[in-house]
Amino acid sequence: MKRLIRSFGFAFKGLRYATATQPNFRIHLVLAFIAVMLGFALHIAFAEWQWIMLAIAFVLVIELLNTGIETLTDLVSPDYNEMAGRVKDVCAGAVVIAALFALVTGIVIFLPKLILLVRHAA
Ligand SMILES: Nc1ncnc2c1ncn2[C@@H]1O[C@H](COP(=O)(O)OP(=O)(O)OP(=O)(O)O)[C@@H](O)[C@H]1O
Repeated sequence: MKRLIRSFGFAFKGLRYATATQPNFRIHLVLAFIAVMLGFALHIAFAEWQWIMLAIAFVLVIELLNTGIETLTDLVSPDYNEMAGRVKDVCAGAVVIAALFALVTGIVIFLPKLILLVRHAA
């Protein structure tokens, strides 16, 4: 039990590090909060919540892995190195794919409801 609590402590240390040092991670957290608030406000269905939660977790996990690999790359190759650059570029590509997935998921779920809302208000 003590070991489990210790492991959670290390994990939270990692989350704190990512939040404190990575502006992109903070932006994703804010967008995730907005998506959850929109979900409540627009009364989305259970299956839609599952997609939103999947998209949020996917983006945050990829961003955390990107931060970890970036840190490891800086440790292994602090000087300019073409391969180090490639590693970071590929990881940045993964973040873009995850963010696009989340964007499309958000549009598919929220946009029709927002359009209906605007039409009703007009
Ligand atoms: N050691 C290196 N050798 C060669 N190119 C590098 C190196 N470090 C960074 N680069 C290049 O600079 C880009 C930006 O790297 P950097 O470490 O600044 O990431 P970042 O822009 O801060 O990423 P993030 O916004 O996710 O934190 C990389 O994608 C890569 O093309």
